[in-house]
Formats: sequence, C-alpha cells, structure tokens
Amino acid sequence: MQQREIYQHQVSPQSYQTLLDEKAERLRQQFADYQPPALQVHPSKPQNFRLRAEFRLWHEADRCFFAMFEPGDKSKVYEVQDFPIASVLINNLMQRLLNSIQDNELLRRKLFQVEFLTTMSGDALITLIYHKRLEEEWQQEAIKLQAELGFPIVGRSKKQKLILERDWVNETLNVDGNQYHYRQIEGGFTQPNGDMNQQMLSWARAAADQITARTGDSDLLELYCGNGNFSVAMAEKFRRVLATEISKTSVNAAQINIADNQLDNLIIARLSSEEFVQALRGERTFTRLQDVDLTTYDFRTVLVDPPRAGLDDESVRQVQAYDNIIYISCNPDTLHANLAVLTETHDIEQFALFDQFPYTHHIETGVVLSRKTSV
Ligand SMILES: C[S@@+](CC[C@H](N)C(=O)[O-])C[C@H]1O[C@@H](n2cnc3c(N)ncnc32)[C@H](O)[C@@H]1O
Repeated sequence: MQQREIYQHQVSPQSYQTLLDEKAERLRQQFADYQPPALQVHPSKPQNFRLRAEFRLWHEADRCFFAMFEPGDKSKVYEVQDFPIASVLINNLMQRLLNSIQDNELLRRKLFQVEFLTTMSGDALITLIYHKRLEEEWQQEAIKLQAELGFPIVGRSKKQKLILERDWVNETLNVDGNQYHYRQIEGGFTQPNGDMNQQMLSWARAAADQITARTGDSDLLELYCGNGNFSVAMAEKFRRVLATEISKTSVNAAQINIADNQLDNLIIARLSSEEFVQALRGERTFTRLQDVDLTTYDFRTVLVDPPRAGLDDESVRQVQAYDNIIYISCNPDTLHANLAVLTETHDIEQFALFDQFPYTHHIETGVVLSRKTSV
C-alpha cells in the first residue's frame, strides 16, 4: 500500500514573528502613498489560533485519514495527523472522530469531507459531508457518535442537511472585561481567529471612545455586520446602532445575539449594502425597514467590514458622508482602492494590522478615518 507523506505545519514563535514582520512591512509599503500614522501590529497566538477547519477524508484500503492536497496539485495527498494552527479542541476531536468512524461502515462509507467549528468558550460542531443519501440507519449511528463525542453533528449530502441536535455553536468573547455572547450558525460567516477577533473588537471600541469624545452622543451605522460580531460589542458606545447584512443565516443569528446580550439600542436588518444605500438616500423603501425611521438617526460614525471585494462605488460614496469611518478589511488591495476616494475628504487617524491568518499571505487591516477639518 502506498505510504502517504505526513503533513507538517511548522509553527514556532520565531518563524511566526519573522512572517509577521514581513507582512507588516509589505502593508506599510503598499499604503505609504497615503502617509498613514505608524502601523499598530496586533500579533496572533503562534499556534492553536484557528477556530474552524475543514479536511477531506481519504479512504485507502481498510483505513481512512484526514487529507490535504499540495496547493495547486490535487494529485499529491498528505495525511494530516494533527493540525497545530487549529484549536486544541479541533485537534482533540480529529483523533476521537477518526477512532470512532474507522470501523463503522455506515458512518465511514462515502464520507468525503469533515468540517469543525469550535469556539473560545469550548463549544464545537462537526459537519460530516457524504456522497450518499443519509438514511435512517445512518442517523441512528450518528446519534451514537454525537453522544460519544459530546458535541452536535450535522450530516450533509446533496440537497440534504440533517441536524441531529443543533446546527450552531455558542461563543462568549471577553472584550475589555466584558463578556459578549454569540450564536454562530453553521455556514454563516465567523471570524476564524477568536483571540484576534477579541483584539479587533477592543480596538474598535477604543476608536469609538475617541470618536464619541469629539462628537458626543450619536448613532452608529454598520454595513456587512454578519451575526452582529462588532454590533453587539459596539452597542454600549453609541446612543443607537443600525446594522445591515445580506445573509439570512447571519441575520437570524444576529437577532438571537441582540436578545441574548439584552441590547435595546441595536437593530439589524437583512439588506445588501447596495439596497441600504438606496434606502438611506430615500431612493427606495423596503418592508424590511418598515419599523425603522431613518430620519430619527444621527449617524456620525460608520463601521464597515466588507468581503474581499471591498466597497462598491455607491457604498464608498455613502460611507464618505459620515464624519468618522471605521473600516475593517480582509483585502489590502480593495482597501487601498477605496481609500483613494475616502482620503479626498477624510484623514487616516489609525492604521492597524490584525494577524487573523498567520503563516499565510492574508492581511486583515483596520483603519479609522475622520473628516478633514478643511472639507
Ligand atoms: C468579512 S464578513 C464580516 C462579518 C462581520 N462584520 C463579522 O465580524 O463577523 C463580510 C460580511 O458581508 C456580508 N456581505 C457580503 N456581500 C454583501 C453585500 N453586498 N451586502 C451586505 N452584506 C454583504 C457577508 O455575508 C459577511 O457576513
């Protein structure tokens, strides 16, 4: 039988620091044309930082194992025995899951992908994805596996999603001595690096303090709010918060998060940013905003956390209408392009790197802008 090469992920504080220094330098150079203030670098933990992981399951003779491919070469398969960048809980569940399904024909046959979602507060969800229809016998075995592992399982196959207990996890984040509670639903966006997420939320809250010291009591507008990750942690800093998001799954989670955190000054509506911009300009009305009187809001600050594509032309012009902008970006190229417009009217006050994705080229950036006094 062919021996598979074992996947080795080199994680060490030294190699981590070298890569982070390179990233920070790359970011400084890319944005030098805007002459931003000194870059604040927020390092990640060098290992066990990822709360999500997904693996192919490879079947060979009478055994199966977690597998990864050589980037760009699907014919080269590595066996993954442990995954040091993932949370301790994911590593623990990987081993226990394999041991349990190895000799269980019903659970193992045609299982081709496994996804783990864990939280800082110790919850987990395991999704098993199959190339077969999931029948009653599978369900009986999966219920036993769920009891054995102590965490919920979701079974997926073409046009099938079987939730045995729940399809979400509970997260509690500790930020500035406060605890914020979040439901995170399978398939919805969540920040992958929990520790870095807490640092980002703390940074955004500190930015809000500086802004409100200038503006006094006013309201926050938020675009691309996901499950309310920022909205919940920012709510106490503003008189009222109005946030929007396109994904139904995330908005459903957000409504639960508003209730669980007992917030009465936060509203989250399901609208694309393009639609919301039309509503703000009075160009269109939406039944999803029928209980919201936009004219009563005093928005002086906007927070945006768009996908990799950044802000579209209309949204960037809308964002420019507010005195203070907190921009979280997962793509420096689109952030750089959007800043060409935003810096016509605003100055960059803060410039930060959050290392959400250690050992990769990906960079998460935070920028705070305020309106130029002369504009
Ligand atoms: C980088 S995530 C940020 C989510 C959230 N701020 C957080 O911290 O978890 C970007 C979010 O934008 C949403 N999104 C993508 N395109 C959108 C659009 N055109 N309008 C509104 N939301 C959109 C995605 O569903 C996703 O939840």
